[in-house]
Amino acid sequence: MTVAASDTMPLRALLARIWRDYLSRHKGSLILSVLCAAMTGLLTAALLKLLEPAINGLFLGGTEPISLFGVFSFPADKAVIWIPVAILAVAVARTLAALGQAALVNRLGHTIVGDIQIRLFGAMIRADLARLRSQHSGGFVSSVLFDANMVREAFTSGVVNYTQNLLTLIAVLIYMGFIDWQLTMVVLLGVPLVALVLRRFGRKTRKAAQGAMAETENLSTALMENLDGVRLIKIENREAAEQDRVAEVVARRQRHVIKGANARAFAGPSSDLVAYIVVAAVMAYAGWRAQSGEMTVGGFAAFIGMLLAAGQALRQVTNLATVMSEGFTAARRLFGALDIEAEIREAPDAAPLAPGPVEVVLDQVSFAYAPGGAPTLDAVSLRVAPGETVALVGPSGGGKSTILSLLPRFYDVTGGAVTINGADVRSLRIHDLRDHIALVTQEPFLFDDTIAANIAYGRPGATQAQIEEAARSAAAHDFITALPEGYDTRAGEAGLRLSGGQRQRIAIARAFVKDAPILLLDEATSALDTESEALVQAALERLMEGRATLMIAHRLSTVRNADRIYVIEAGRVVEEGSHDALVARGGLYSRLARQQSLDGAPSTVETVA
Ligand SMILES: Nc1ncnc2c1ncn2[C@@H]1O[C@H](COP(=O)(O)OP(=O)(O)OP(=O)(O)O)[C@@H](O)[C@H]1O
Repeated sequence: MTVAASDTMPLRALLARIWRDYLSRHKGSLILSVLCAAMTGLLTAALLKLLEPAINGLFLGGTEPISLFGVFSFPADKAVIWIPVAILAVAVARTLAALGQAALVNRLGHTIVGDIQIRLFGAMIRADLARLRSQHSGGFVSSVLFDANMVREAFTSGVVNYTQNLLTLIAVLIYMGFIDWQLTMVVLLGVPLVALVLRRFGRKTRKAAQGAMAETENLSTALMENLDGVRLIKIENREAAEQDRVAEVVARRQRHVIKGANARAFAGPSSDLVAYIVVAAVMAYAGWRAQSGEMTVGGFAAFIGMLLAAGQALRQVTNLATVMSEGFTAARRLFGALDIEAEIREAPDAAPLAPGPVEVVLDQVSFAYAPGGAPTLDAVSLRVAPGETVALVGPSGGGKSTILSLLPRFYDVTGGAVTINGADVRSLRIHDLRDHIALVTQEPFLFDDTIAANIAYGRPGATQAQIEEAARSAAAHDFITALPEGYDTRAGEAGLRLSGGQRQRIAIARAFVKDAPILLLDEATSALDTESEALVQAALERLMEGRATLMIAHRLSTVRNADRIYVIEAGRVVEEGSHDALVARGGLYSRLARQQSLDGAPSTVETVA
């Protein structure tokens, strides 16, 4: 399996990718919201800058004309009118910019979360079966629900607020420089201190975020596992034990979350401390300078006002740095999940597979689940012609289900080839290949949707008449029409509970609607009682007509009519032939048949598995 390098992706590459994959498509909104943020930042500073002419003009009674921002001036006796008007105008403009920013960022952020969630789900559903099987679905769920939101926080509101506060900080520093550059130099001495605070909390947050994400994944895994296994938990009286187990995960997650929240919460006050150290230094220096008359009262008041605003902006920037740091961690994790390439891929020059009957051949097929591991299948050869029914029997763990999963390329062979009408399945279009195969398993899966939709699943657009015809052929029509809402009754997880036989017949109806030339039956009747089995068996026999059928069955009664039976043991074909020929041969099959009293002789209790 290809391991993604995203875990160690450098920040610059990470930002470039976030820009390319998500933000660049919303360039317009993003630029507009950054502009709004910049406006808000600049206007915040401008409001404070107004303090200088306000105090000097209103309280110190000067006679010189008063200039606002060097662009607008008025006589000193009009200050009482123009200064409040100017404050109001700047405040209204600032509010509008802030509102625009919030609205744009919210829309942008949630659109991006949606994008990420859809891509993640797409990557998950297309991933190799091997990978999906090796990982609990809880991990995917927590990624889709939580990581995506952390990325949003960082890259939309984070980026925009960061810009706003950083610009406020810069604008305020520039204005301060205009008021008194020497004093501003004193302020800038605080910069290394700030950098230190940012770094320290950034590192802490990153660690806490990584831990919290891993534990969120464990929590969703534990929750899903408990729901899946609820019957076992109840029968074994393990509710309290499971609660304790979940409590442990919750406690572990809490520790990380608290560490992260603390880092975030402590970052603010720490930067406040830095700001007050600077204020103290400024006071000392400004006091000394004011005594020598080099600074006006208005200038000093504006300077201090700006310094406090700078402290506030700094606090925000420090806070946001931790949010960004969480976002980067989440983004690395997300890209890690998105970047794992599927190994089962379509060849660039894949050939189409024309509709119609097909012959399936396994030619000297070998297969191992783990690369380089012990082979599960070893030189298996078999063939199924159109209209033929071929059965796979043999002891548990022999490799029968593995053989079935090689046909639709759930896994690829490690040696030999699976061919359809002479073409290697790896050279065919995957869509066409799977379109040619219907699969009915022991425990059919039903979606939380109507029965009609469940039947039409493999053939979207099937008409109601086709659905009903399929249900009739599957001996399902009568029980479906007897349900309160007939074909519109919901089945599946949160829907109506159907019996095993009923579910099985819906799955068979699904296969009828699909009308594929290859039929794979994986112990399709073994979970049923004798009465349901008879109904399902009859339906299956109708389904098998004219198709190339490969079936696995433990009950040999269901395979006696097969055209050919392959006995699979320890990954090899050990016997091959018709039921009668194999019974006569006196090998493994005949022993299995004897156990199940199918050879006419009295039953024995021999174990073969
Ligand atoms: N996803 C998997 N990853 C690793 N090993 C697997 C996987 N699935 C099956 N195996 C192993 O491959 C071997 C063959 O399993 P398979 O399910 O094909 O046997 P089977 O003949 O169908 O068994 P049964 O009759 O019990 O269903 C077993 O040893 C099993 O442990």
